[in-house]
Amino acid sequence: MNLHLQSSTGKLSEHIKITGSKSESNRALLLQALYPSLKIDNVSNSDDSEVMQKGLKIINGEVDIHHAGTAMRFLTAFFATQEGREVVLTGSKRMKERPIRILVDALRQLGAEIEYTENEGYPPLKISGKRISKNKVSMAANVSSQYISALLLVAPTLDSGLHLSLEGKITSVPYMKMTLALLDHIGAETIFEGNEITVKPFHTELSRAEFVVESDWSSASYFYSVAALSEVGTKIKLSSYKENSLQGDSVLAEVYKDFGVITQYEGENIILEKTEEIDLNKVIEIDLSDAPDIAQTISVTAFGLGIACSLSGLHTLKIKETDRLEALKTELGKLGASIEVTDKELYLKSSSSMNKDVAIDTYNDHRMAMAFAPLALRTSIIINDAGVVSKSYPDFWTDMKKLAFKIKEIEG
Ligand SMILES: O=C(O)C1=C[C@@H](OP(=O)(O)O)[C@@H](O)[C@H](O)C1
Ligand SMILES: C=C(OP(=O)(O)O)C(=O)O
Repeated sequence: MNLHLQSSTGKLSEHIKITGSKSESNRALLLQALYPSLKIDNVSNSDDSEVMQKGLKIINGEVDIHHAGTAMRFLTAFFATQEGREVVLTGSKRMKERPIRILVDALRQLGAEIEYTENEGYPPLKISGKRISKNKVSMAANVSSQYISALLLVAPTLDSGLHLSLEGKITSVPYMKMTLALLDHIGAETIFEGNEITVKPFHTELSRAEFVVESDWSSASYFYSVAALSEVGTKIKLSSYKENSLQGDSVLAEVYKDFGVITQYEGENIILEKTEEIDLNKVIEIDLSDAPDIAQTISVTAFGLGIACSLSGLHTLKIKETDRLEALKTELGKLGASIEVTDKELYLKSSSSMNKDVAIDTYNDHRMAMAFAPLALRTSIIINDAGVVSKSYPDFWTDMKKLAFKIKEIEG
């Protein structure tokens, strides 16, 4: 499905209820499989959470997690530590290019039985679940925090818990802290000091048996972008959010002040308001190593406003749903941007024009589709293969229509 997008003259003001965080959901779902008394509210309706739910139920056979990175990494640790279960864990063509050796090596150090069925270091994996009694492991922390979270999530169920030594600078830290916070929520004891994490064995009743998933902050980013590209005075209300979020992408509230958007917290809602025009000579400079998923949104917002940006800490972007640095360079380039990327940075020059009716390719990456959509406020644009949004936010196009975007399906 390819979509042609234009802005209409309608009022933007709307209340949008965004589905639960896929990161919180996939952690809570895994914990629920380990501790069945856990009740979860506001689970994400994303494809990634759906494949996670289905995968957790499989006892023996093939588990296909499609494009879901968290499901791939979390289920690897789950099945490896489930005595008696034997599965082949596989995914999409892209998933077979996303590295997993660091996690597999760590699990093998603990005594797990995992084999590569195609290419060494990459999915698919043949996993024969084992009871694990070793508890010391060291692992590189600078490639993906999902490997760390995967080990931490199963750690309280292991015979002797886990002592994990992290090597190198930890990347995507808030995601790791989210995992520790969820363990803490159910009552499992964890200690995080320096580069060492200890998780104590936890085989008793949960201290809190209900977890309410906050709505997804990464999904909120597209509405921050819509607000930033709109007229002063525009307001958008989103729910359900809280000021003390477990999600690192809640840093958006700070980041978008630079784009003239302020955030007010009102009960369970956040209200985004464009309060001022921004200085077009400004350069947005941010290190996104703690919030990699908002890199696409921020660079497209900056381009839409015509201002320069310099983003660093992007070393994880090359192994996500697509090589996001190359994808941004190609697609912003088609619109007329002057952009350069390295393997961990992105530099965008200020500009004063943008090409019209450009068809944006999305590379099986939900965030490419959603990050470029708000540009329709500045020029008419086509989003190819727009259905990719369902990976994290199936209702995205319906919600964009509520915001008075004119969206029509076109032949592709
Ligand atoms: O643990 C998680 O839920 C996630 C961690 C991050 O990945 P990396 O740690 O690989 O950067 C993030 O990009 C991804 O969307 C979700
Ligand atoms: C990187 C992402 O997801 P995952 O790694 O879980 O596929 C994402 O949602 O932006």
